[in-house]
Parts: sequence; C-alpha cells; structure tokens
Amino acid sequence: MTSLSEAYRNDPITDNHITPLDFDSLDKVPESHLWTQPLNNDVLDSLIPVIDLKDPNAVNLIGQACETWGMFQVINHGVPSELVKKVEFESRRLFALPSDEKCKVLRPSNGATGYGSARISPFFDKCMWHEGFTIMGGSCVDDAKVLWPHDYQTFCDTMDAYEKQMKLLTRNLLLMIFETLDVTQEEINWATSAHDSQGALQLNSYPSCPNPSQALGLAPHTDSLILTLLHQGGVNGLEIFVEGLGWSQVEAVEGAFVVNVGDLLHILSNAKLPVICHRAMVNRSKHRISVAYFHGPAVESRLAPSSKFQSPCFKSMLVKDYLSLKSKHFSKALSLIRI
Ligand SMILES: C=C1C[C@]23C[C@@]1(O)CC[C@H]2[C@@]12CCC[C@@](C)(C(=O)O1)[C@H]2[C@@H]3C(=O)O
Ligand SMILES: O=C(O)CCC(=O)C(=O)O
Ligand SMILES: [Fe+2]
Repeated sequence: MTSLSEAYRNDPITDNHITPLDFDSLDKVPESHLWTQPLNNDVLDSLIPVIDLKDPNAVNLIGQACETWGMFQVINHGVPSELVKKVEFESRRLFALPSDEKCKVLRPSNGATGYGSARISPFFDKCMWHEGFTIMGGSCVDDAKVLWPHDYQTFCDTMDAYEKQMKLLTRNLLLMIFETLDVTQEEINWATSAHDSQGALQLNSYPSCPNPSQALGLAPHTDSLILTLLHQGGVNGLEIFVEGLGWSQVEAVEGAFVVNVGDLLHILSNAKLPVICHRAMVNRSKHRISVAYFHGPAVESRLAPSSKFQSPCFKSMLVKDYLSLKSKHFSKALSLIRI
C-alpha cells in the first residue's frame, strides 16, 4: 500500500528554494527574501474561539466553529504540557545546528521528509523566512542518526510520543466534529481509522527578523489533509484571511492547539466546513517555533463529498490524485475539482 511519503515522490519539487540561509547573521532582509507587498497592515484581533474540551457544550461549540471558520483552538485537551515543551526543546536543538549539518538531511526534490523550505515555496517568487523539518512514516530515526550519531534517541522518542498523542487527540476531535456533521459511518471510519490513516509532523522555525514587515514566515495556503493540529509555542505569528475583513491574528494561547479543517475534510463536508487560508508572520526579537501535525486518510482511498449530500459539489477521486493535483496547482486545486 502506498504511504503518504511515497505519494509525494511522484511529484518532485523542481525549484525548491532550498538554499539554506544563515538567518542569524543577517542585519537586513536580503533581496531573495524581501516581499514587496505590504504585509502587516491593520491585523484584526483574534476571531477564532478557544474551546475547553471539558466544557459540556464542547461538541456544539466545535461544530459551530468548524462551520463558521474551519478553525478553533482547544485547551484541556489532555496532551501533557511537559511533552509539548520537550518537542519544542528538541526542535530548537535541531534548528540550532549549523547549516551544513542540517543539509545532511535535506529533503530530496522527490521526497517528503527531512530539512528544507516549505513544499509550497516554488509557487512564490520570494523565499520565506522559514526552515522546516518534516517527519513521516518512521523517517525520524534515519535523519536523527545522521544529525546526532550518538545522541538521536531523545529526539526520536520525543517526536514518537508526540505523534501518538496527536493521533489520539485528532481522532477524538474528528469524532466530535462528526457528531455535528451528517456523514455515514463508513466515511467516519475512513477519516478516523487508526490503521490506515497517515500523518506527518512538521517542525517550523521562524528565526527573528531584522525587518518583519518585509519578510513572510509562511506564505498564504490551506492545509491539504483532513485536520491539522498546531502548537504555536506561545509566540504570535499565525494569521487567517477573512473575506471582507482581511488578515486576523490567531492568538498564541498558552497550552492550546489550533485545529483547522484541511482540504480533504472540506471536500467530505461538500464545502459545508470552510477551509481557511492562513500564513505565518515573523518577529523582530523572538525565534518562533511551531509544530504542526497533519492527519490524513489512506492515500489509495477514494475521496468524495459525503453520500449524504444530494448534490455533490466536488468530483470523486483518489486521495493521492488530489495530493498530486495540489502539488502541481497549489491554491487552484480545489476549484479544479469543483463540479
Ligand atoms: C503532509 C504534509 C502536509 C504539508 C505537506 C506534507 O507533506 C508535509 C508538510 C506540510 C506542509 C507544512 C507547511 C505548509 C504546507 C502547505 C507545506 O508546504 O508543507 C503543508 C503541506 C500541506 O498541507 O499541503
Ligand atoms: O507556524 C504557523 O503558525 C503556521 C504553520 C502552518 O500553517 C503549517 O505548518 O501548515
Ligand atoms: Fe498550514
């Protein structure tokens, strides 16, 4: 059976902007990273609700937030805060390595895992103020052994434990979402299966930047899979685009995860749940780390709006074919499969 990382192998990234920059040595934003359009004009305060999972009304609140925004934050989610701190510590340890060390685990152009720029980089003229490290399907040990031949176990154990927690929380959140979204049991199984599901951990690093109004951490995008859980590390940076209003900050709430609907859940819900366009901004004084967990279904499985909808507004296709379309057409992928 094809795995998520194998699915990405068929769509090599041609120009992947992986020319590592020694961000810390720069006192101005170089031409390669200089975004000319105004980036931080009048950002709105947070609109996204923070939902306490212990609230007896949590299911309804989650349902409402998903329908309105395709995004919410969760607290009292049961993921130990010590584990989250360890993940952040290990991520900082990785990104603090010298460039030539990190480049030993550079994501190959036809690969999905390792160190490098975001997959969406080739769609933009300018580079992002960002470095990433992607882990999926057991890639962690191989890469960590290269980075720390005698001291890789802590990194791997931490990431493995975190991924397990993310899987559990994602499943619980999806089950809550499906309590308010009318889909079949088979479709719930497709989205939540513990055996067939595929996940990826993305460690994001946004070094402090001499002129944050000229640089962009992560360019506007929607996440491709079913659901994303993001730890913002206590430093603001995530923004969402709200039609008619503009960019709005998603406040970094201590101990919370930002949860957002991905393209595949948007399709399953026949566009009833919106998929929100978001970006990451950078900061003058703080080196921001965020950690995203992406949850997806089996890549060989079929994707379509729930059969409960009389008039499906998206074509049916294999998950791997949708991911391939997204790799080639990025933000146009959803409109290309619209009926
Ligand atoms: C499973 C995945 C989702 C992701 C592509 C990836 O293979 C691993 C990295 C993820 C990420 C993180 C930054 C933003 C994003 C759009 C990107 O370029 O790489 C997402 C991808 C996605 O959701 O499509
Ligand atoms: O770092 C952030 O706030 C956003 C990260 C993100 O959007 C992603 O990893 O897909
Ligand atoms: Fe994202």
